[in-house]
Amino acid sequence: MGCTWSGLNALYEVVSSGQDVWVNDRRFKIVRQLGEGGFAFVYLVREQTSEHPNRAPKKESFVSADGLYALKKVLVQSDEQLELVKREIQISSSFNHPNLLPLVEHSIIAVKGAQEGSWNQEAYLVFPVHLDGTLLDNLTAMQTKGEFFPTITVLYIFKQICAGLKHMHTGDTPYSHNDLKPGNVLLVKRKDQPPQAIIMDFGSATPSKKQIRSRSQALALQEWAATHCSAPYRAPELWDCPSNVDIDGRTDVWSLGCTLFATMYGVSPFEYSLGDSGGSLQLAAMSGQIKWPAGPNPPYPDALHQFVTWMLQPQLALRPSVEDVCFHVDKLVAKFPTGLNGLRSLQKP
Ligand SMILES: Nc1ncnc2c1ncn2[C@@H]1O[C@H](COP(=O)(O)OP(=O)(O)OP(=O)(O)O)[C@@H](O)[C@H]1O
Repeated sequence: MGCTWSGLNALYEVVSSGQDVWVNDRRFKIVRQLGEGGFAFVYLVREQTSEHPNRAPKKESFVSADGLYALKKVLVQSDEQLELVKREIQISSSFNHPNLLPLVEHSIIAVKGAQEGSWNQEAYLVFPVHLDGTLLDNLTAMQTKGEFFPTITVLYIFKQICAGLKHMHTGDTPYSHNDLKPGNVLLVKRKDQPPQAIIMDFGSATPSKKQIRSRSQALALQEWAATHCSAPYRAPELWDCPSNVDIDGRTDVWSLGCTLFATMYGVSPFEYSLGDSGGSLQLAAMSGQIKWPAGPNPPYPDALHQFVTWMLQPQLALRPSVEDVCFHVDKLVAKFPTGLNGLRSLQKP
């Protein structure tokens, strides 16, 4: 934060025409759009350092070697949206972990609204950019070629997602991500190593612990989950919340189980079970029944299927914590061969 007022108006115009964006005292040139969400646009940008060639980077701040970053522009049209983006900023600024996407810079500015004399706000969030796509992008591309990750690669990717989530769940203030899914995990390809997995999009994250003590609190949580937690990855207690329950980070463990299934088979287990039947995702999730793809290809071991089933325990109280899951994934990683073939990321198992 800290732009001048006249600079801010100019900023809105320039972003719209796809050129330069100031975020505080840093100038970024938009290269192209990378993605789009409910109320956000994400752009690939290059920092223009000519104004501050010798400016020292903020302490501990990420500095891109090639000057490229991802700039997320969030449209803020209500007080609720303002609170949400402030929380996204606060939560993503609080992490320093290789499997969580750090926030590099941010500002929230006022812009002229569509109606005469009206004002809106926009938030600009700058992150390191990773151009190898999300886990979902990679799975989709592989599926079209009939390819699957080898077992050990599935486990290495999953181990990193668990490590990032454990960091969130066990900090001074434990946070839940609440929207963990393959579309919110960036993959960074590395030579002769499994890809690095980085969890992003903390726009739905909240403190993990929630005490629900009445029907109205339960309904409010369900309503919130309906807009913030993607349905195929949403835990049963967020579909049908009891009136007296302590919610914690294990709602994310449900999404972890779905994400492990998807890393093997390309979709969430409940999308897979329903197929084209048009059935209810809520009922499928609440039953906890999983159908496994038949046939020898891809031949994932039963141990991975059992691992998924363990995480997809419909009763929250019986579901493992992320620490339990990390412990188990380490045991599985030790069990499977780690030769070069196993470490290549994009190949048939
Ligand atoms: N740091 C990044 N590097 C590369 N691509 C990114 C980065 N951040 C976001 N993207 C791209 O932009 C898309 C949208 O980003 P993000 O999920 O943060 O926005 P969102 O509005 O919260 O989306 P959604 O409504 O789907 O949750 C991502 O799916 C991804 O393709």
